[in-house]
Amino acid sequence: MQYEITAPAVLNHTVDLPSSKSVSNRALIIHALSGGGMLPQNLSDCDDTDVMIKALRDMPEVIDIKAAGTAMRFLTAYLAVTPGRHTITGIERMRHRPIRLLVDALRYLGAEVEYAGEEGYPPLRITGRPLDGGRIEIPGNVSSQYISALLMIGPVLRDGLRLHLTGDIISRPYIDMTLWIMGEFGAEAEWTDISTITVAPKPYAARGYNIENDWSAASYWYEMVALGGRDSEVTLTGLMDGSKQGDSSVSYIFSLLGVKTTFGTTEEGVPTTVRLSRNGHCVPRLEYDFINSPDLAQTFVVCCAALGVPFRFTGLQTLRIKETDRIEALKREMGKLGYVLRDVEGRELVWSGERCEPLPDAAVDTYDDHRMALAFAPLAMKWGRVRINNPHVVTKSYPHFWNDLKSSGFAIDIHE
Ligand SMILES: O=C(O)C1=C[C@@H](OP(=O)(O)O)[C@@H](O)[C@H](O)C1
Ligand SMILES: C=C(OP(=O)(O)O)C(=O)O
Repeated sequence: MQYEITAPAVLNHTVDLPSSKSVSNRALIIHALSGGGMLPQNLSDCDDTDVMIKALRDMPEVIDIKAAGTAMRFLTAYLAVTPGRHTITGIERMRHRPIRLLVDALRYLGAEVEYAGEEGYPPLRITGRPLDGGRIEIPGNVSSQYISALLMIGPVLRDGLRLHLTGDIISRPYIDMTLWIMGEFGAEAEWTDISTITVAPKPYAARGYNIENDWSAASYWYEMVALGGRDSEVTLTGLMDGSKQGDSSVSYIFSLLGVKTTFGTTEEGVPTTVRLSRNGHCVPRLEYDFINSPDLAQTFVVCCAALGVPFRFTGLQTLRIKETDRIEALKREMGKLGYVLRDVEGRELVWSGERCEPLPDAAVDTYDDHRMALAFAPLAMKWGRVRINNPHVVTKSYPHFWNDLKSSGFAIDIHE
């Protein structure tokens, strides 16, 4: 299926963003480890959270987490400390997303985890039991999700956990967000030196928890405002100033590309809305390190090229093991649209301003990656129209994205 998206002349709308899947999936694991009570509020309705809710509610013998990296990694640790035998699996791509470092760490703690297919990759067979915990090492440069997974089981380990991270630390704000949410549920977990996190063996306290909306999803609306006319304005709901989500850095980066962020306040004085408008300034060239916010890379690659802003983006080394190889996907699709990107050893993407002949009537392929559809659709604001193949991929994190576009005045023609 293909969507042909036509943009409105002026964008001026209020958008109710989806809830954060990263926060939702952490709150669900911690809620389960705290012994239940009231479910977290404002859970995301996306696929990645849906699989987590169902797994924790039903605990079937075979748990299929589809394409959700967080669910695969967080549930692996959860199942290792929860009595019962389960196989955890996912879609074909998930069978190629590495998990060895997490499995090694759990085995070191005494967990029973076996590979049901290829060594180093899902599916896994896990027999859960109480574990002692103690001190372990894990490289910090592959996926922060392994670290978050281990941290979240820390409070239920008999001796707690001292986690020593070796090498560079990537996606660090996600680790800090894990520690923050654990703290909200009464855990004592903190950095005790530059590369060590200590978690006390103190049980979680059951409590209600309200989940913030998704700053990564906000990035696509920032992009639309950046690419739209001078009068473009969007209000986004459910976002906090001082958010613990690392992707809230989107507001700073877009200030360099002409978008102003104004936080609004509800009657109760709680800041929950963000108004995006044009600030009239745009840098002539952008250099940025995405090591802390890998999920924003696609947004800025597409947006900068469309604005004619040459860029050098570093810290992209984890993009190859996400929903697709995002480095290759970006190079190929941007090439179809007439932009020649170069990668440097799979860690950087550079656009010097070089153009090539665009394919006539090019349609953007999405590679089973929600962020390909989400990041390329805003191009309609610049060109009037854009075509996206397999548009349903957005359900991984933002199921009502196309409806939100329609409510904002976009037209969507469906081609089978
Ligand atoms: O912990 C999380 O919620 C996430 C961590 C990041 O993954 P890596 O740590 O693998 O970079 C990010 O890309 C992913 O979308 C969500
Ligand atoms: C990488 C992502 O998700 P995950 O790793 O949780 O599948 C993402 O949402 O961009």
